[in-house]
Amino acid sequence: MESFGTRLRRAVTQRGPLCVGIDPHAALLDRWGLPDDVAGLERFAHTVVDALADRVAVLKPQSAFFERFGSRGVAVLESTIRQSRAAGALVLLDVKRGDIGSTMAAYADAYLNPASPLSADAITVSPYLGVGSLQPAFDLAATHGAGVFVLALTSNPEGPGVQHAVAADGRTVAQTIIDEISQVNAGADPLGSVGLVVGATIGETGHDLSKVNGPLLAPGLGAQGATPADLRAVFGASVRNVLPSYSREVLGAGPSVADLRAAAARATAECRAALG
Ligand SMILES: O=C(O)c1cc(=O)[nH]c(=O)n1[C@@H]1O[C@H](COP(=O)(O)O)[C@@H](O)[C@H]1O
Repeated sequence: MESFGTRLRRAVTQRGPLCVGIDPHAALLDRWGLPDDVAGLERFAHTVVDALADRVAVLKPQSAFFERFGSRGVAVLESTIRQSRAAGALVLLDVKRGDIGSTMAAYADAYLNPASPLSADAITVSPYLGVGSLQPAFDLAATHGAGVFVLALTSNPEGPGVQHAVAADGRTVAQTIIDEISQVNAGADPLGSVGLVVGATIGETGHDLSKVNGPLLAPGLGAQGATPADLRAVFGASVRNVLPSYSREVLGAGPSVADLRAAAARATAECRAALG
């Protein structure tokens, strides 16, 4: 079976380096002229899928925006994932899970087991119960050719208070996470299947990403203020493995399918130029 790293590398080569987040904020539903209910949610998510799933490398539905409508919202998330994958996009489900290992195994089963109705190509996870607690997700992902993206240096201003804290051996908390994931991906070719999340907003922090050998998801572009020109300073020589991610900036172009496609094409071109 092909690994997620292999599938992602191919998708980016064929479609360009772009992840578009599907974040149906109430304000966006309103801007699109849609009601803030499950019918509006469904129309919004399926319009994004119709516009982009046949052309961008990765779509990243944010689970919270679907969960807020309860089981019917989760049903829309299921169909959004299914339709996106059917149209050829890889789906990174943004759920930011993290728990003790035995419970993490159940989360992995929910999102990475192809038998689950919420099965995606990859998920986001939080390492703050210890990277080792995520091992059941790494294992199930490897079994099914799926991926896992671990938060390392997040895009929000509150992140550094925890992530830049210095551990007993002198490394920052974030660097210990980066180093542990580098070990998980060691030897993978062309790319490991465990990625890191590193915000495009964080500037030069001195963290060493050179041995990660996995995808580097870069949210924070557009609405949070970062631009593709910031990527080189944040990622240095590791920029080749960066997957830039936009939500509101691209979604704000809707509801016109043509305008969504134009916004995604513009973002892809800008990111491709910035990543060289
Ligand atoms: O894991 C993420 O995707 C993520 C990590 C991070 O550090 N910062 C971050 O903004 N995100 C997510 O990326 C998306 C950013 O949305 P925009 O700011 O609208 O582009 C949201 O869904 C966030 O939850």
